[in-house]
Amino acid sequence: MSDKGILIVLSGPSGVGKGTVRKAVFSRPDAKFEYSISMTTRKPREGEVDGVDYFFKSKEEFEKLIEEGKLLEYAQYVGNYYGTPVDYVKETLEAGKDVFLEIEVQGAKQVRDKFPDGLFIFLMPPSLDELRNRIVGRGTESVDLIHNRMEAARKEIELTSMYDYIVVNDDVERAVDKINAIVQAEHCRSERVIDKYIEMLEVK
Ligand SMILES: Nc1nc2c(ncn2[C@@H]2O[C@H](COP(=O)(O)OP(=O)(O)O)[C@@H](O)[C@H]2O)c(=O)[nH]1
Ligand SMILES: Nc1ncnc2c1ncn2[C@@H]1O[C@H](COP(=O)(O)OP(=O)(O)O)[C@@H](O)[C@H]1O
Repeated sequence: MSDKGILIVLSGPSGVGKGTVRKAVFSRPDAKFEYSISMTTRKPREGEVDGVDYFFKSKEEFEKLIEEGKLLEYAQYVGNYYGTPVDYVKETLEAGKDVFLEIEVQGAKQVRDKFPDGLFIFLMPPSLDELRNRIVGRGTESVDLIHNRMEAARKEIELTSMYDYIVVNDDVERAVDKINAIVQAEHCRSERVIDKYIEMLEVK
């Protein structure tokens, strides 16, 4: 059996429910993944805690992390930087634990290049109308920005071929069930491949 963890990347268009589904994944008592806390230059929202929700950084601090190669990936999103700390991810995978990233699509593309063996899951809205309803319902975006988000989402949905799985986020708990089933199947698959390899060596 492989002793390395699996890198799970959950991505998808803005407003599809990535944050909501990720929180639901980790609120299950049997959640077995380690969540990689991202770095961001966005200001903390009410109730957010540094080192729990994000590591909150200044623009200068973040740019230094980029220069020093401390980020596995990073992207700019609505005027702020977001990025994944590379050391945490590598050390946790080496320790045999699965790491869960919830990131936007530009970042997911960068991770695919560096970790082609990762498990890439695209969260899909049930429809574009429902996506618009969710973005409007969240109430964080102006009318202009909503239009931009919808245009961006349309393009992102066309680029799903780099993902291993597409999960439709119709119902949050159902999406969590599907993600858990995908990860479990991935563990069985890698075990089967390794068992087959050992079998082959033993026959020789
Ligand atoms: N590329 C990248 N995106 C991230 C990272 N952390 C969070 N994000 C994404 O950044 C976007 C904005 O997150 P946030 O400011 O918390 O607002 P939200 O829209 O309420 O989730 C979401 O799409 C997250 O998935 C990261 O480390 N890297
Ligand atoms: N399955 C779902 N059904 C209905 N509403 C949802 C569902 N998943 C998320 N939402 C809602 O959609 C909005 C956007 O979700 P959010 O998690 O902020 O998206 P993202 O992190 O992808 O930008 C939120 O108001 C959230 O409550």
